[in-house]
Amino acid sequence: MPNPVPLIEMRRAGFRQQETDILLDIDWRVEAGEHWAILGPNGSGKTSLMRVACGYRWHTSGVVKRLGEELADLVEMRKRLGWVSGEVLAYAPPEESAVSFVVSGRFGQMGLRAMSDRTVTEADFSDARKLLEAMGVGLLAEKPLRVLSQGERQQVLVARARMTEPVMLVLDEPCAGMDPAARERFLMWLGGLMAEPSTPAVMMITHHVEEVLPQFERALLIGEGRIVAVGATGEVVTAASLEKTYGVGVAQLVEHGGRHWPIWGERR
Ligand SMILES: Nc1ncnc2c1ncn2[C@@H]1O[C@H](COP(=O)(O)OP(=O)(O)OP(=O)(O)O)[C@@H](O)[C@H]1O
Repeated sequence: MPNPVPLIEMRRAGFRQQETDILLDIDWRVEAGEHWAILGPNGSGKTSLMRVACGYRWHTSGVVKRLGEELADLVEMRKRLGWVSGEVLAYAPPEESAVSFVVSGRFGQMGLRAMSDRTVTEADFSDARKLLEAMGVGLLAEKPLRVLSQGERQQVLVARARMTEPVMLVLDEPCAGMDPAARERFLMWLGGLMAEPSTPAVMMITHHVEEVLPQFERALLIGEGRIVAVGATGEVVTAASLEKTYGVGVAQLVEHGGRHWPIWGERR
C-alpha cells in the first residue's frame, strides 16, 4: 500500500553552520515511491540536503517533516529512510560474507562481528538471502566483502539498507570510481530494481547527468545551497538549467535511451 503521507516535506528550510548558510529556502516535497535524482556542483549542498531530509542533521530554520512528522524517533526514522553510502563499507569487516553484512542492516550494524549482545536467527539469514535473490544478486551471498567489485558492493549495500524495509533509499554517488562498463552494469541493475513496484523511493545524488536513468522521473538541481530547479526530470534537466547550476556552458544535450549526456562548452 502506498504511504499517503509525503516522505519528505521541507518549507523554507535552512541549515546554517558556522555562520554560513549551507542550505537556504528549501521548498521540497517527496511523495512515497517517487524516484529522484539530485544534482549539483561540489559543495553545493546535495549531501547536506539529504542529511537534513533524513534527520542526520537538524535544520536551523523553516519546517522539515519526515514521514509527516516534525519531531519523531530519529532512530526509527533513519531505519525507514535508508542511507546507502560507500562510507559504510569502510567500517565493515572485509572477511564478512555479503549475506552476513546484509543481515547486519536489520540491527543497524556494519557487519555481524560487531554484534555481541544480539541474537541473529536463521530467519534473518533466510530473509537476507531471499532479498539478495529477489534483487538478482543471490550469487553474491557467500562471497566475502573484500572480493566484491565496486558495483557488487553497491548492490550489497542497497540490500543491507532494505533489511529494515525502508520507504526511501538514499544513494550518495553510488557510481563513484566505477569504470564505464561497471557503471553501466550497475545502472542497468538499478533501473530494473527501480521499475519494480516493491522498491522504495530512490534518491540518487550524482555528479553525472548521464546517470539519471529514465526511472528517475523527478530531479532537483542545487547550487550554493539553494534549489535551482525542481520537478519533472524532463523539465528540470535541460541545457539552460544545467548551465545555471554548474556555471559552465552546455553546447549540446545528447539524448540516448531516455538518458542525457551533456557536451560541456560554449554553443557554436
Ligand atoms: N557541519 C558542517 N559544518 C560546516 N560546514 C559544513 C557542514 N556540513 C557541510 N558543510 C559545508 O557545506 C557545503 C555543502 O556540503 P555538502 O557536502 O552538502 O555538498 P555536496 O554538494 O554534497 O558536495 P560534494 O559534491 O563535493 O560531495 C560545503 O561547503 C561543506 O564544506
